[in-house]
Formats: sequence, structure tokens, C-alpha cells
Amino acid sequence: MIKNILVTGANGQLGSEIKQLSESLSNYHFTFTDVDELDITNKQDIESFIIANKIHIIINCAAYTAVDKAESEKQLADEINHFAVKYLAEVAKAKHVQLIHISTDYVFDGKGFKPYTDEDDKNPLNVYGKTKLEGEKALLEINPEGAVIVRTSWVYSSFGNNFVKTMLRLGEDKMELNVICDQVGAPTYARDLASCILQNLLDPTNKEAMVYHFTNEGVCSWYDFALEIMSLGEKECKVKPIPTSAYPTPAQRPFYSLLDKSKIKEDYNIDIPYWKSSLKKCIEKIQIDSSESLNFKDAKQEK
Ligand SMILES: NC(=O)C1=CN([C@@H]2O[C@H](COP(=O)(O)OP(=O)(O)OC[C@H]3O[C@@H](n4cnc5c(N)ncnc54)[C@H](OP(=O)(O)O)[C@@H]3O)[C@@H](O)[C@H]2O)C=CC1
Ligand SMILES: Cc1cn([C@H]2C[C@H](O)[C@@H](COP(=O)(O)OP(=O)(O)O[C@H]3O[C@@H](C)C(=O)[C@@H](O)[C@H]3O)O2)c(=O)[nH]c1=O
Repeated sequence: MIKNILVTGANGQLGSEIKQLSESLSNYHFTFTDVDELDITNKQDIESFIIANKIHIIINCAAYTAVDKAESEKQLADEINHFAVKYLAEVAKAKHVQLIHISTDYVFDGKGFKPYTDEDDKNPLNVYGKTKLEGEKALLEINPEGAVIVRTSWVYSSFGNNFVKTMLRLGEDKMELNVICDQVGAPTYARDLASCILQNLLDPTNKEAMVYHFTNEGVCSWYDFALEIMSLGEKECKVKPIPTSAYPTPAQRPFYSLLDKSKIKEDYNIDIPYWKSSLKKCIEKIQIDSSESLNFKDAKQEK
């Protein structure tokens, strides 16, 4: 039987990567929606969509991800990251649909000194992290059969907005840039996460809802990450390391947010790419995409 998969938030980074990778998968039928086609804050709409399209699996890539803005938009962040996840879980449970949901390292407070396991104490420092944790809790409490939460961190892609693209843009315009060097974690190429989900998580054996951690291998600070981006992107911009105290932001961020990935690696016997190798692939793709769009613009002007 061909399973029908619904991907929500499909115009975002992870959703777009899943869309591209799904083109080579013939044993599933994918439906991609973003807020215009299916607003996940409306439970009735979710239910009608699941029934009308005979959905077997939901991959929820929809979220409110503007970390600083969330501090002043708590209600909206809560609706999308918390209540909508509750609705998805309720519908998944009632209709026997598998739910794969994505969460974040920001559910931890970053005061630890060794990689966080899925069971370690949660204590989010900011509104985004708090709303994501409430979403996790709702899903685990409703406990739809076969549900999986994948926590990840520092996600980037050639699609959407992210730290890599911000650094490449600033690197083009500025001679010098200050970047925080005392917050450490692990970057994640959304394509690697998408590939992991599609290859391993669509045929669950778990009855109880469970949590996995997935990021690229290795560890770095935002400063190390920025240096590597400038180097691979061949930007002249000098990156200067600064402490968090020198870069005030509305939302507080964890100092240490490395996630322990042993469970997903052991359960599925997978090798995860090192962050620098994946970053290289992503930057090459960004460069190809931008030269293709320049060629397209030139061709249009010549007409
Ligand atoms: N980005 C990161 O660094 C990290 C992300 N994550 C998690 O990974 C998941 C995927 O993140 P990522 O791909 O980066 O997110 P993006 O912000 O790139 O994409 C999220 C998508 O969801 C859409 N969306 C927002 N509200 C709704 C709604 N009510 N109904 C349907 N769709 C909606 C957004 O639309 P619009 O843009 O119009 O709002 C956007 O297209 C999220 O759960 C996120 O919390 C975890 C760790 C790190
Ligand atoms: C642009 C910029 C950022 N920074 C710092 C601020 C911050 O501590 C860090 C990263 O900035 P960003 O705002 O891109 O990152 P942020 O939005 O906090 O990224 C987070 O997004 C959410 C959705 C997640 O779930 C997290 O895993 C994480 O990826 O870099 C600088 O030091 N210098 C700069 O020029």
C-alpha cells in the first residue's frame, strides 16, 4: 500500500528539503502544505484535510521560529508551537495517523557541560523554547501511536532564512563582523535531517511517542561557524569573536546546546555527516542556485 504523507510548513527550510528529496521516493505519496493551504492552528481544518486526503503520516515542519520576535509575540508563538501541535497530536491519535514532529535544543537552558540526552531536564530560557517545550509536552501526553519528536539545532539550508545566508550576505557587505564565541552547539544541514527522517522514521515500530536528537556531528561556537562560512563562501570579511554580553538580544540563548545523538544512531545504525562537510555542500548549492538565478535574469533582460 502506498502511504500518503502530509508535510506541513513545507515552504520553510526543512519542508523544502523534504520536498526536494521526496521526488526520488516513489513508494509514498506526498502532499505539501504551508499556512495558505493548511493553517495548523485550526484543528477543524487539520481534521478535514487528513480525512479528505487519506493521510497516514504527518511530518510537521511548521513552526514559529523567529526567536527574538517571539519575546513580543508570545501568543502567536504559543498558538503555532504549542496549541497547533496539540491539535495535530489529537487528530493523529483519533485518526490513527503517525505524527513526526520537530523540536529544538532551545528547550534546554544550556547550563550543562555534556551533550543533552532526550531525558535531561528541560528549562527553556526564551519564549520560543518555552512554546516548543509546551508543544512537546502536549504531544507526549496525548501520545499518538508511533509518534516521534526529533530535536535538532542550528538548522540551515539553501532554502529559507538562516545564519549561513545571513553571514554570506553580511560577509559581502561588511569588512568586519562581531560574532558570539561563547555559545556552543552543533549546526544541522536541513537536507541531512530531511534525509534521516525519510530514510528511517516513516515505518515506526514504537507504540509510545518517543524523542530523538539529530544534528550534524561535531561542535562549534557561532564564531567558529561564521569563520567557516566566510572561508567556504570566499568572503574577505574579518570575523571577530565576542562574548554574549557584547551582543544583547531580546531573547536569551543557551551557552551550551549540544545534543546527544546516540539513541538515533544506535536505533537506526546511521552515520551522520560532520558539520563542516555538510556546510560545504550547502554553500556550493547556494552558489549554484544564485548563479542560475543570475543567468536566468540575464537571459530575461536579453529578450
Ligand atoms: N531553524 C532552526 O534553526 C531550527 C528549527 N527547529 C525546528 O525545526 C522545524 C523546522 O524549522 P525550519 O524549517 O527552520 O522553519 P522555517 O521557519 O524555515 O519554516 C516554518 C514554516 O512553517 C510555516 N508556518 C508558520 N505558521 C504556520 C501555520 N500556522 N500553519 C502552517 N504553516 C505555518 C512558516 O510560514 P511563514 O514563514 O509564512 O511563517 C514556514 O514556512 C521547526 O519545528 C523548528 O522549530 C529546531 C532547531 C533549529
Ligand atoms: C547575525 C549575528 C548573530 N550573532 C549571534 C546571535 C545568536 O547568539 C547567534 C545565532 O543567531 P540567530 O539569530 O541566527 O540564531 P537563532 O535564531 O537563535 O537560532 C536558533 O533558531 C531557533 C529556531 C532554533 O531552534 C535554534 O536551534 C537556533 O538555530 O549568533 C552574532 O553574534 N553576530 C551576528 O552578526
